[in-house]
Amino acid sequence: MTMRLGVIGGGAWGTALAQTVAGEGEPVLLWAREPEVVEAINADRENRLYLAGIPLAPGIRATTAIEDLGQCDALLVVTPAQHMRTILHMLPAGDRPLVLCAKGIEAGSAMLMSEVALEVQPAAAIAVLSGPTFAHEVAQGLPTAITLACDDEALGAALAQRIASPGFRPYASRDVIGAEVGGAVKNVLAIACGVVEGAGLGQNARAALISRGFAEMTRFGLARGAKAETLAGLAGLGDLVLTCSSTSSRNFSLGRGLGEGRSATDLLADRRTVAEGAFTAPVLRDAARAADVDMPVVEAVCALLDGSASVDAIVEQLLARPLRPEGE
Ligand SMILES: NC(=O)c1ccc[n+]([C@@H]2O[C@H](COP(=O)([O-])OP(=O)(O)OC[C@H]3O[C@@H](n4cnc5c(N)ncnc54)[C@H](O)[C@@H]3O)[C@@H](O)[C@H]2O)c1
Ligand SMILES: O=P(O)(O)OC[C@H](O)CO
Repeated sequence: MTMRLGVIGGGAWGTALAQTVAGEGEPVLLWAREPEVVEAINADRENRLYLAGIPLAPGIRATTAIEDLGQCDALLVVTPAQHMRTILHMLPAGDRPLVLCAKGIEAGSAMLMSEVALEVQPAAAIAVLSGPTFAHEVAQGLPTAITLACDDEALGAALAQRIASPGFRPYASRDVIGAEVGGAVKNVLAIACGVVEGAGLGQNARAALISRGFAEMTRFGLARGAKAETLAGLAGLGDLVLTCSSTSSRNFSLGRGLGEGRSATDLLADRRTVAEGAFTAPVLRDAARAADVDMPVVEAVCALLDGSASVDAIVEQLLARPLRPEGE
């Protein structure tokens, strides 16, 4: 029997994932917070609030009743990272596998999403889905590849089989931590690349930031127990390249605004969609400092977000750092 999937979170990514796993007619249950999202999906086959203009598959049914997810065999958890703990507390306890799809580190605890999930739902098997995936492209069936990390190889293979489709290709990994670190850190680096664009610093600077940012991601990931090959794969470098080069990225767009001289407070006010990097940046900086991991680009993003330094001062500081071998 086909694995029945539920999706928690009716934002752009939850809706796009529901669309891809619904395929040609599989039933998928999508839980959303907003009654207007649920109503629009069920009545008009469209999520006008978060994924407007994309007709949704008939197999998707939306609900505001989280207990309805009890009918599902596995759940894709797609709420923003800072709300993940609260939502997981709302789920009935059980051993249903949870596939974590948010990209971020929890403020306060500095926990990755798998660590939060294990604390709140200790009986559940955990997998992580992460990679270069703009929701609107996935929802339209455009070709996409992604990392699906799960420590339990058999479960990972079953999940990969269930979510794969001709346009959506999961690559199996057992490195849950690596997949999570890649997704969380790239959002902060995408803000930095947006700043480069907004301030007109040029394409050389952007390429340098991607490359040196990747070195930061790798140092931090290795310190947290990630594997280097995961960070060099879809969930790390792959997603870094996507998010650092397109205004379709909310994180890149936020950075572009900062680079144009606008304040983070203004840019984040009244924003309906989530730019995860803004919330992950300070907790990532603190975690890196505590682990004695050098992350100058992440430090710079934090200074721009909290308004403690100007773009000019940041650029000057980064370029004045002592010369060093590239591999360090
Ligand atoms: N959009 C993408 O292309 C994409 C792709 C891959 C991963 N992601 C990740 O997926 C996660 C969800 O992003 P998204 O793009 O679906 O979100 P979104 O920006 O489209 O929508 C915001 C979401 O946040 C939810 N939300 C707002 N306040 C909340 C609260 N107090 N409690 C619980 N939920 C609340 C909303 O209900 C909505 O589901 C993020 O971690 C993001 O990094 C997004
Ligand atoms: O729009 P962003 O910056 O949240 O990026 C979306 C996805 O994470 C890209 O893989």
